[in-house]
Amino acid sequence: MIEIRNLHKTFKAKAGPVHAVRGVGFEARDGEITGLLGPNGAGKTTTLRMLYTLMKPDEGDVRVDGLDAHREATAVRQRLGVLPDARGVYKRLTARENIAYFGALHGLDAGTIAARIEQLAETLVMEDFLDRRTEGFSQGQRTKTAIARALVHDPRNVILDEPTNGLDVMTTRGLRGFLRRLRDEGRCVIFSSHIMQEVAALCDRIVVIAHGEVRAIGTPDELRAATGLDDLEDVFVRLADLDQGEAA
Ligand SMILES: Nc1ncnc2c1ncn2[C@@H]1O[C@H](COP(=O)(O)OP(=O)(O)OP(=O)(O)O)[C@@H](O)[C@H]1O
Repeated sequence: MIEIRNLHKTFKAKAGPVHAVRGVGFEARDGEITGLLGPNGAGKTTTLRMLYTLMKPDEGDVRVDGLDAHREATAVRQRLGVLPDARGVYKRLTARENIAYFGALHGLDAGTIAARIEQLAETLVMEDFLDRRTEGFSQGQRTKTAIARALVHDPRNVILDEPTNGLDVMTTRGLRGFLRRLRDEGRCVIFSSHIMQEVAALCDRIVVIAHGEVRAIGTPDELRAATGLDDLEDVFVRLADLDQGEAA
């Protein structure tokens, strides 16, 4: 369970301050997939970075399973599996070694790590490239490696920044099935996307974010009812104040 309240983050830039996140708050429940949906530059990645303790908010707080993300950062990190926007796999290591290294950092023993890798590699269909160095990996292979690495310690809460970016149709379908399974196991799953159809296909609840603010929270049907629009892309365009051309 992840609760975030009144998060603010402003970056200093030469041209003036950028108010990336302005009072974002929502709750992501266990046993649900929560989608953070917003156009480019809306503040999704910045929100997620604060959520997984990489960045300190200027204001507001984050609680993970009731623990304060700032004061109890180590305990919170143990409860989180994170796919960051920069996948950052080590290119001199094989996929297996990348995953095992994170398992060791989490304090798992060798037997547990080996068993988890077998399980994750099967679920994510990684057997063909598991023992290759990641240098030269396709985007999908790198993403799968980073997802497996994020999940090696069997976290209760899973945060994925644009997980399907650059993945082909079959890999995306596989990943959706995988995220549903995590949800059905009672985990809290949050992922971000700028594609309404993507979020609608998978999420129990959608948090629409634009210009650093939450514009609406609800199921796809609730968002349709709130806007009086049928087409989900139109719903997104309306809620995020987009011109038609920016929606894709
Ligand atoms: N380190 C930083 N320094 C300055 N500005 C930043 C920094 N990180 C983010 N921003 C700005 O904050 C705003 C929100 O960025 P963020 O990456 O959170 O958006 P996003 O919703 O994830 O977008 P996208 O879908 O394009 O990835 C943008 O205007 C971005 O340029």
